[in-house]
Amino acid sequence: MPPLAAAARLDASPVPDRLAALAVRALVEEAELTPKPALVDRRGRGAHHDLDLALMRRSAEALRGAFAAMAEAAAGAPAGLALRERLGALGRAGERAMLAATGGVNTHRGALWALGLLVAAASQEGGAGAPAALGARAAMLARLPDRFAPAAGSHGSLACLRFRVAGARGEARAGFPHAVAVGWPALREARARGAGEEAARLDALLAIMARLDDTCLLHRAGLRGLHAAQRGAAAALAAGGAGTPEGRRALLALDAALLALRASPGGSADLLAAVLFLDALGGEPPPGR
Ligand SMILES: CC(C)(COP(=O)(O)OP(=O)(O)OC[C@H]1O[C@@H](n2cnc3c(N)ncnc32)[C@H](O[C@H]2O[C@H](COP(=O)(O)OP(=O)(O)OP(=O)(O)O)[C@@H](O)[C@H]2O)[C@@H]1O)[C@@H](O)C(=O)NCCC(=O)NCCS
Ligand SMILES: Nc1ncnc2[nH]cnc12
Repeated sequence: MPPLAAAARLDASPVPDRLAALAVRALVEEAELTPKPALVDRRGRGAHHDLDLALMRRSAEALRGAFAAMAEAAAGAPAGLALRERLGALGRAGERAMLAATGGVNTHRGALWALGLLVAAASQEGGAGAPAALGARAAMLARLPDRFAPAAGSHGSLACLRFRVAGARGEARAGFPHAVAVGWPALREARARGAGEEAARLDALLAIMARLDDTCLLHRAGLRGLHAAQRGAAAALAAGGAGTPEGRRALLALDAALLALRASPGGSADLLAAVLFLDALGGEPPPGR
C-alpha cells in the first residue's frame, strides 16, 4: 500500500489498533535503522549470536495484540492498582507471545515494558499527547506495585543490585527521561540542523547511549562496557554526529569497540523505539510522512 494510503487507513482505525500499529512500527524502524553500534540492524546481528533482523521483525509483530489489549484496558480506566495489575498480566502474556514467536529468545522484553506503559498512557490521553505528558502518565502506572510482578533474578535486576543503577524499572518510574528529555530533543535538534532522518535517529540513539545506565551493557560487559558505550557515543556526537564523515567514523569505531567487548546497548535501543513512538504521536511528522 502507498505510504499516504497506509497513513489514512491508520488514522481511521480504532485507537487501540492505531496505537498498537505505531508501537510495532517503532520497533521495526528501530531494528532496521543502520548502522547502530553492536545492535541488530540491516548489516547483521551486532553483538548478539541469537538475534537477527528477521527475528526482530517477527517479535515486533507478535507484540501487536498485547499493545492493542493494553490500550483497550487503559481507555477510560482510573490509573490505579487494578489497571497496573491488568497491564502487568497483559505484559507477561505479551512476553509469552514474543518468546513463542522467537523460539525462546528475548528480543524485546525491555521494549515491551517501555512501549506497553506508553501505549497505555496514550490511550488514557485519548490516543495522542505530548511526550512529557505521556511519560508522566506512564510513570504513575509504573510506580504502582504489581503483586504479581516477576521475582528478582533477571539479568537487569541483578545488574541494578550489583552496580546500583535504576534500570528499566527506574527509568519508567521517572517518566522515561532518557526518551522524553534526551532522545526526543536530540532527534528534533538533528532534524533542525538539517541531518537526514536516518542520521537524526542515529544521533538520538547516541544521545541516549551517552547518558543511560543500560543494564544490558552492564550485564554483558560490566562498567568497562558501559563506559566504552557512554564515552564512544559522546565522542561520535562531539565529532558532528552520524550525518558527518567524522561522526560516522567515530560511530563505526564505537561499533567495533563494543563488538570486541561483546557489549550491546539493548536498553538504549528500546528507548529509541520509545522516542520514535512518542514522536509519531506528539511530535512533528518527519519529512515525507
Ligand atoms: C521491568 C521489566 C523490564 C523487567 O526488568 P528487569 O530489569 O528485571 O529485567 P530484564 O529481563 O533484564 O529486562 C530489562 C530490559 O530493559 C532494557 N533496559 C536495560 N537498561 C535499561 C534502562 N536503563 N532503561 C530502560 N530499559 C533498559 C533491556 O532490554 C534490552 O535488553 C534485552 C536483552 O537482555 P537479556 O535478556 O539480558 O539478553 P542478553 O544480554 O542478550 O543475554 P544473554 O545473551 O547473555 O543471555 C532485550 O530485550 C532488549 O530489549 C533490559 O534487558 C519488565 O520485563 C517487567 O517487569 N515485566 C512484567 C510485565 C509488566 O508489568 N508489564 C507492564 C506493562 S508493559
Ligand atoms: N536492534 C536491537 N539489537 C539488539 N537488541 C535489541 N533490543 C532492542 N532492539 C535491539
